[in-house]
Amino acid sequence: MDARGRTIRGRFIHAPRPDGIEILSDALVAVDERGTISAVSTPAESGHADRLSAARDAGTLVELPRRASVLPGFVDLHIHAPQYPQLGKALDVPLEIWLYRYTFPLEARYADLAFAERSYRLLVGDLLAGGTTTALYFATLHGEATLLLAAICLELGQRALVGKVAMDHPDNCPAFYRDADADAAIEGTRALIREVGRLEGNDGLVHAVATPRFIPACTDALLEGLGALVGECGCHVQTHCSESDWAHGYVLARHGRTDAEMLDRFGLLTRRTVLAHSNFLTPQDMNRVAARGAAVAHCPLSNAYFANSVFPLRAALARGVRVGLGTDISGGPISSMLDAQRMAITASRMLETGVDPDVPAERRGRPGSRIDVPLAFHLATAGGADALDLPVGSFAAGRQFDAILVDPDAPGSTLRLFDDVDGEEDYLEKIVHTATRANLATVWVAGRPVAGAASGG
Ligand SMILES: O=c1[nH]c(=O)c2nc[nH]c2[nH]1
Repeated sequence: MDARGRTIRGRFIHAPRPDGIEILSDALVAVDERGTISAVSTPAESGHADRLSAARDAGTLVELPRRASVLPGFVDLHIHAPQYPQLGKALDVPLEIWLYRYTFPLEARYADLAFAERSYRLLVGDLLAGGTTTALYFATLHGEATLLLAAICLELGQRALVGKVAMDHPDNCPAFYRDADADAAIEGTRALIREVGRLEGNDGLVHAVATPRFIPACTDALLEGLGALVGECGCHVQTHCSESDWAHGYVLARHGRTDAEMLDRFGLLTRRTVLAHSNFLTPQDMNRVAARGAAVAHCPLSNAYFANSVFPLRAALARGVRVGLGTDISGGPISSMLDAQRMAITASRMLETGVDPDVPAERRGRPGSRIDVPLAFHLATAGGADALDLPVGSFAAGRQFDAILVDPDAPGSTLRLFDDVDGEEDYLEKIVHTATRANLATVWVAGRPVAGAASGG
């Protein structure tokens, strides 16, 4: 069902703030012809009954099934599009070996546009079906294939920020997969920004992002040049930051300073920066990141394989760092943002209690670390939207209607609601823990149905 020009009546669940969810029962959400929400109301509000009859009289009212709920679409704040073909495998070695052994050879194959087209088309379709309505993508160092990814997102209707990976350091990038030099990487980034802006029909759905892979893969000249470009054009920036013992230690050894300090010196730590992982941020780093207004993409599943630690999410939030969630495929072997939420909750519980039974309970964990479903859901929706300053992630007038219809009665459902056991207040917890793609009946971006059994997608 196309939501543009319609008023939708049903249950809407969102978490505009980190401290809890709002359930808008029997609500009306009106969507204009451009996919922007024009009004939201619940039965207790004045004018609601009039709006209901007006929509009914105009024939624009859509009534959703009683047991269904509408959620904001998910924002994947860190994902490597070219790594999709190795999703679910090659997770047996540390980060620095994984890059050389598996990942750089795979990413190098995107010089072949036919390969890129097949892989990217499959990925974007699968992500939309999984409810990811916005994605912040690392692509590869190839300009043409990266532009193709942007075009595919536009065609299939996914809101996206897409980066040509910049990496030129001869010590940490193989000869077969690195930019020729700093100038080539900077010019490639500049060209992508220009070309994405010129894609036919792109009225702001897809953007280009400056994407220095991480400090170890970049020369100082490249980082300086990208910082200057970002200062000039104000585009978004994404990079990996203090991810693992090795990556964090490498930057300290090369510069005598942390990743966050160095990114700041290079002009790469701005309100439009997203730092993936960031597990080893110091308290001073967190203050610096918060002061610059940069955000962290927390990738709990991938951290279990490559980060040697759990990201101290509560500590970062307490210091005012903006945080969203990422799948980090294929470092994280699952592309679903439902799984990212589950893993964020699980990892936080393990950080809180600690994991080694040989250590006494009182010294085993980090008290006060746990997060719950509402906070994980906030991070996956409004938190990610806020990190990108995009008008999505919750239901309010002026925001884009990027949304997911969750149907517990869909064929193949794994979400079991018991009317005589569950109240409305239980629905979100059950959805986050037990729903699968089968339950995502329709996925909308800017009101356009882009996936889901009920959308014909
Ligand atoms: O999880 C990760 N995936 C990557 O592709 C990568 N590159 C640098 N650091 C990285 N970490």
